[in-house]
Amino acid sequence: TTVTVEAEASHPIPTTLWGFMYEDISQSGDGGLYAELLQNRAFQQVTPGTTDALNAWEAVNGAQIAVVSDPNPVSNALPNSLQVQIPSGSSGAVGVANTGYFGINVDSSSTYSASFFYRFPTSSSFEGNAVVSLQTSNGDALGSVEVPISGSQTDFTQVTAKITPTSSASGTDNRFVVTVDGAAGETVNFAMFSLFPPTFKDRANGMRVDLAEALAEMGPAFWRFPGGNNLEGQTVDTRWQWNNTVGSLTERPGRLGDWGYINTDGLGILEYLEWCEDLDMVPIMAVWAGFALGGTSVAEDDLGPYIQQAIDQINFVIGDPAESDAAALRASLGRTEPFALEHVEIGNEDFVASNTYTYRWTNFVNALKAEFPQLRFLATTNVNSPVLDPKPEEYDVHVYQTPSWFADNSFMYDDFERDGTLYFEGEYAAISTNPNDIFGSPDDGRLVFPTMESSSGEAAFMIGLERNSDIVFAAAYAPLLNHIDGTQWTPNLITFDSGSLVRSTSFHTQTLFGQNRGDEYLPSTLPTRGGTLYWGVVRKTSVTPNEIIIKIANTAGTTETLNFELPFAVSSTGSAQVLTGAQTASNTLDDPDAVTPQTSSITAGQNFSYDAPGFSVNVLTLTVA
Ligand SMILES: O=S(=O)(O)O[C@H]1C[C@H](O)[C@@H](O)[C@@H]1CO
Repeated sequence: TTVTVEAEASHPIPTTLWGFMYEDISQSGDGGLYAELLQNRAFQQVTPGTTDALNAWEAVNGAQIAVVSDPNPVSNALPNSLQVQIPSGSSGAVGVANTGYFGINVDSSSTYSASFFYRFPTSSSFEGNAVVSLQTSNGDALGSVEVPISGSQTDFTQVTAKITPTSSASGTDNRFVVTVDGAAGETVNFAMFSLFPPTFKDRANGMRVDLAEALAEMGPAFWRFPGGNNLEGQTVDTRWQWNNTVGSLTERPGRLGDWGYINTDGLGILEYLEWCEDLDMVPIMAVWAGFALGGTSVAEDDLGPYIQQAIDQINFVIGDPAESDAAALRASLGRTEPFALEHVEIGNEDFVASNTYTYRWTNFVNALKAEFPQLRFLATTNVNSPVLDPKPEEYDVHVYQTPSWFADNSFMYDDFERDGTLYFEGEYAAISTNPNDIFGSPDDGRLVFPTMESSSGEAAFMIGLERNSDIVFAAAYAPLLNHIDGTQWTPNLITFDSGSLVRSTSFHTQTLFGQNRGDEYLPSTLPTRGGTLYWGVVRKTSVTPNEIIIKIANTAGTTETLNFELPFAVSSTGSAQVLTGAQTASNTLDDPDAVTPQTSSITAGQNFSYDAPGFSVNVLTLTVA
């Protein structure tokens, strides 16, 4: 194959091109990126007296425990507490243990920040210590500290403690334990427990370090949040609401998320916005748009309060504290300056409810555009179907398909009319090898981890997005993260357990593109539509001397030779970053580095040839002479 490259750029590459779609799915937030180690820490959204209410909690040494609706709760947002009754005549350490999110990683090089609220429902003369400890599941102490508690305390009060383990655990089957001397025979109510390891950039209420660092490696330019389905709620009342996710953790009621588990909302709108700045990402923020996944659409006449909530949400992000209460709330939480925000998405995947989106879109966008004329709004129905008023400036397009579909549709956007509309490929991934059952089970072709077949297919599609980045301003693989022990969707970019993570072959593909975006697109001989070999050429003008970056995807199993003819001189040698492996090769938690990008020096020059291995993603970097 001969590839002739043109000298003149056709268009700049948008700085926002490669980034992240995030929602709390498969414990990607609670139990994942959000660093809180305790599951069901505040008994949010559970029914007192039920077994479920005690999820992740166990009695220690004979304590009688139950979640109760507390007559004197820690806050209105957190009405439940954990009542611990120590039977009289007990002896030894008696109390409760939390088993974390499928385990707790304990590292002796870390100091852990523990806290909880307690009160004695009946005043007592008890004056003593609670022992706060980290233990293996069979009770070996890893670290502990004593905190004084008093029976005179009948209103909730918070205690905090730092635990520095004296030894690291061999595994993650560990527990967080709070006990008192059994002889006391007391009853104590507990609320709002918390246990944090050190966090990314040491942010309070922050992110798990290893996951945050891995995400940063991909060089993301944007962060779409809070969903995805998890924006929508199964009912109107359980939708994601920005104002329930800000302020003190005791003021956040949590909600039943849309992936079958309770969200603490400890990772809330302000944490997301600070996270965006920590990774130099711009937010692409969704507002709820009047449709709940159970099938309810809010009637047009009833949209007012939800539109106001969206206005407040946006004002929390960019408003003037002197003009808006929501912006004043932001300032009161320490952030006077507005955050950067340009793109606001109206709903999520409203093609499932396009019959009501016609009025929901119109009402939301007309109101929000009037308030925030500088913002651009993303529609989530199928492109131009139905016709929407006002005509969307931007659409969010999603596709989950087979690896070969992605190669076959690398030219999808070449055929889009250039009418000023911009596109966000907000969710894409090769998730199954079975075209007749894309969303089926692993037995039916669904991928559990990405493979070199799926990742090279995605790379072929991404090469098309790059070529069409005059109208495609952003694109994200989805989903981003899954906890191996609490997964609702596969494959994902990063799979993790309580103590480790794996960078998938698609993670490496995203990194190769995200770290080699370039600044302008150089047209070249077009790949064969529906073929198996794809390439794209960009120029990086932000460095001196400039670089020419050539991305190549080979989605077939055989090596392909490409002969490049450049319009100007380049260095006689270049570098090649090559991700390649067998068709079904995957990185897994058991074998996390089975397939990693390898960098080597290549012979280059104005005319050179390069052999792309079978099932490979290649990035060639040449220096302009
Ligand atoms: O069941 S789906 O609608 O396919 O769910 C998909 C689409 C939705 O936006 C996102 O939340 C989810 C997985 O990333």
